[in-house]
Amino acid sequence: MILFRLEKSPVVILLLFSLIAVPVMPLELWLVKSLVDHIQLWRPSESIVRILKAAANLGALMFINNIALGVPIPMAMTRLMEIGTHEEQRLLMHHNASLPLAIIESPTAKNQYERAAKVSFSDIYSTGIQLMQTSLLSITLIAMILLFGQWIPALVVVAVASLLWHATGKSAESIERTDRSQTGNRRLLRHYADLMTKREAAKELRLFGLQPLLASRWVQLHQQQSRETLLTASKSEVRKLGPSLLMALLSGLLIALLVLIPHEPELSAGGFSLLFMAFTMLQSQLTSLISQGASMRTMYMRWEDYNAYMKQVGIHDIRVTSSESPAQESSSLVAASASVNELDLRVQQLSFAYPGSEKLAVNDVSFNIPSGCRAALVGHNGSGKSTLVKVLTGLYALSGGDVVWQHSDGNRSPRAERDHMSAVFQDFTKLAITLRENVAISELSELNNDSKLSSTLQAVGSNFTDLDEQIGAAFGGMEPSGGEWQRIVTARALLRNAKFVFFDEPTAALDPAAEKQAFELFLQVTQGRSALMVTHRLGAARLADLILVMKDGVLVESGSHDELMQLEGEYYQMFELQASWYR
Ligand SMILES: Nc1ncnc2c1ncn2[C@@H]1O[C@H](COP(=O)(O)OP(=O)(O)OP(=O)(O)O)[C@@H](O)[C@H]1O
Repeated sequence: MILFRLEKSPVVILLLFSLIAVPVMPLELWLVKSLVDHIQLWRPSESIVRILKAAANLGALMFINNIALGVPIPMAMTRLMEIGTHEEQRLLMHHNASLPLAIIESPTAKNQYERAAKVSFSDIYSTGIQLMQTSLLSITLIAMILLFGQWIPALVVVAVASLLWHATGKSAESIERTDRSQTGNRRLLRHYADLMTKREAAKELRLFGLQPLLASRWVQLHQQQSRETLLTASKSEVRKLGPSLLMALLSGLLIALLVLIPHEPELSAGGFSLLFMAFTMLQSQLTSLISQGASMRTMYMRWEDYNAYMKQVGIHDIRVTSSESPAQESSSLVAASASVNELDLRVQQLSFAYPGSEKLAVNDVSFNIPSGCRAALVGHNGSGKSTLVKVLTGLYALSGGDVVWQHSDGNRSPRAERDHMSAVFQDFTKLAITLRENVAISELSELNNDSKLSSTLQAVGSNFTDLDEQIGAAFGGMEPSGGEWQRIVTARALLRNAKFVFFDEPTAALDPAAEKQAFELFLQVTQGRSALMVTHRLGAARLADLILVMKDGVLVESGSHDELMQLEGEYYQMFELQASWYR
């Protein structure tokens, strides 16, 4: 029990006070009966003390019900809602962080996340408690009614309530099924709304006058959703109509039934009041029971979706395929003259396909990057370069083959430990925090090491000096340009003293002079480390020790610039094409 594990008292208080509240209502009925009987039998010559006593008892019970029980229950529910919401979000975020990137990116997982986020632990618990309380109360009321021999009306009420329970439950399920089927479109609606309201899309939206088009799509989709919801809701209401009408009719009929059915012995006025109130309360309790049951069915469907999402295999549970275990390692793989800090990357027949796609984005790729080698990864758009980097950094689980990180001490692992690598991604994260934090997030132990932070920023050519400057115009800070951002994130990657550095097109937003400088810097700052740099600028790639050429997910060529030029293959053609721009 998740909530109980988090905080016991509100869970116990809600259960305890809800149970205590069960006998209060029947007791109240009994006291009303006794009060009415006393009033009926009272003669002006008698003292009214007995009537006053009965009234006082009733008043005391009402006080207990409203104050003593009325306060702790809502307080406990409020607390449960707070801790429940916090825990739901924490668990979802934690699980999301452990999922392979390829799963998070898939639309199915996005829909599942959306559904999972609808679950409410506190609602499930409090509705369960209410359901239990209402059931117990209804049973007690039925028992009281049976005590007066009124089994026929009791049977009628229960039978009609069962019909309504069934119809309402089915309606709740079909409404929730519609909601579930609309999840993807709801995300799309939000996407349209984001495009129309967020800064990122504002430039093109205004320039190309896209607002009316998006607005009309949003309206159409919204209307379609509303129509579907309305249709399901009306079908549900029609389904409930018969039992609901019967239930409503019963209210009137009950009085007639109570009067008409012969009573043995004769009913007192108090007895009649008790029976009448018991029936009215039973009806209202059964109505609550029905709606609580329907809510419970809705919650159960959300709970199923939540579990389906949480059961997805996290990245730490994925077995990375490995053709050889460390024990079987061939001694030839151990670098003979490797120093303790060295780390070789060996990629063997690596394949990767995005979930739901038959096509391999990376297809049977093999290469080695020995320790200290700075390699460039080149190829046309969509050839699989970024995907390969994401697989090598462990963000995507590979579909086939092997990635082996070979340490100089002979240890091999199918995944480099986080500390061993660093990366600058194409779509790096711009954080609205201080410059200092933006750089130091890769190595938090250096957060207050001003000289190291400043020298790293300087090393990548950044002109920013105020480490405590807030970044991000949206929060009142300064807004670095594209190239300035790239320097910040390059500094971020280099601050970590990693043995292997990945650069996925980090110079794309730099001007030509800055790009040359950045690449020279890249070679300089990665000295003694291994690196893989994705680039479209072949003038930069030629400076690398090794060039890997990708085409349609396949590694088609590899070697030094001179070797590849001599081959006169893919690289040669790309290089000649780029060189012709400058001739
Ligand atoms: N999240 C994704 N889901 C499905 N397919 C994807 C995804 N990301 C990329 N792809 C596909 O995988 C293939 C390789 O894409 P990738 O981004 O790795 O190419 P790239 O060589 O880095 O391209 P570019 O030079 O344009 O950055 C492309 O066909 C692309 O459409």
